[in-house]
Amino acid sequence: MIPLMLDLTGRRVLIFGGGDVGARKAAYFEHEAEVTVISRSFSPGLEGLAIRRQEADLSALPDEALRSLLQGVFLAVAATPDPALNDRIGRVCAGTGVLFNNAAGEPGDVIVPSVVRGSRYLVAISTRGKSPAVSRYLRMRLEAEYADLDRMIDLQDEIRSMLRETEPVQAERSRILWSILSDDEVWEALASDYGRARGLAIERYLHA
Ligand SMILES: C[C@@]1(CC(=O)O)c2cc3[nH]c(cc4nc(cc5[nH]c(cc(n2)[C@H]1CCC(=O)O)[C@@](C)(CC(=O)O)[C@@H]5CCC(=O)O)C(CC(=O)O)=C4CCC(=O)O)c(CCC(=O)O)c3CC(=O)O
Ligand SMILES: NC(=O)C1=CN([C@@H]2O[C@H](COP(=O)(O)OP(=O)(O)OC[C@H]3O[C@@H](n4cnc5c(N)ncnc54)[C@H](O)[C@@H]3O)[C@@H](O)[C@H]2O)C=CC1
Repeated sequence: MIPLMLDLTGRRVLIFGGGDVGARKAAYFEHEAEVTVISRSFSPGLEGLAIRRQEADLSALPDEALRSLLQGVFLAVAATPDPALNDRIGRVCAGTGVLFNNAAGEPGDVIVPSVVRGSRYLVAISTRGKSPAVSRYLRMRLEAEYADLDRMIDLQDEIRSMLRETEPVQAERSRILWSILSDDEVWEALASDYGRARGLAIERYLHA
């Protein structure tokens, strides 16, 4: 599998099964995509989400009916507790070229990762389906360990621009940026005072 960052603005995502797992997937996609959840019943987790609901018993629907539901859909998620039904939805998706994520059953061609998100970065984590708990664990570790990553990105961005004006040798620009990244005191200062971290970085590495 290959990780990609997708822009799903305006794309349609169809989620089969509106239980707790379907609701979590719906919450994941609704920031960007046009999400519809089709299910026999709907979990309280779906309340307040900007999604469309469609009530149906999927076991009663032949493949042909599933195919027509999937028209114009970019990505489908099967989140019913019935792996045979989920796998059948997957086969119809494969036949119609719709990307498919399976919450229970034969793996589809898409995995929903754990995501560490800042305003300046995105990290997606997967264990290739082997241990979602480890993905979650790693996400929580990264969130705790790199709480100031957004500020470090701002600082690197600022120093990079300065260096382009003042330092003609690329290898030297790179060395300086790495020195700042490796400086524990700069990280410490970033946690409380961006200006102080910036001052420290400039004093130590630009005026040296
Ligand atoms: C393959 C995958 C398919 C997919 O959904 O894309 C999948 C499959 C399955 N997960 C199951 C269980 C759990 N999943 C979670 C949580 C998350 N699961 C997510 C993704 C994925 N789950 C994909 C692989 C990701 C990867 O590659 O690592 C996350 C990352 C994203 C999200 O769903 O939003 C989100 C964490 C978000 C976060 O907090 O960061 C917890 C909660 C916990 O750990 O506390 C449990 C209970 C503990 C456990 O069983 O591990 C079971 C049922 C097994 C059973 O019935 O026993 C299956 C089905 C199976 O394995 O067959
Ligand atoms: N991929 C993941 O991240 C995870 C997957 N799972 C697995 O996902 C599956 C779903 O879990 P939950 O959401 O907790 O189950 P749930 O029982 O809370 O919800 C299932 C939903 O599917 C609907 N449904 C079931 N059969 C249907 C049918 N024939 N037609 C229409 N709707 C139907 C139900 O009405 C319900 O809304 C389970 O098999 C579970 O083991 C569990 C945890 C995490």
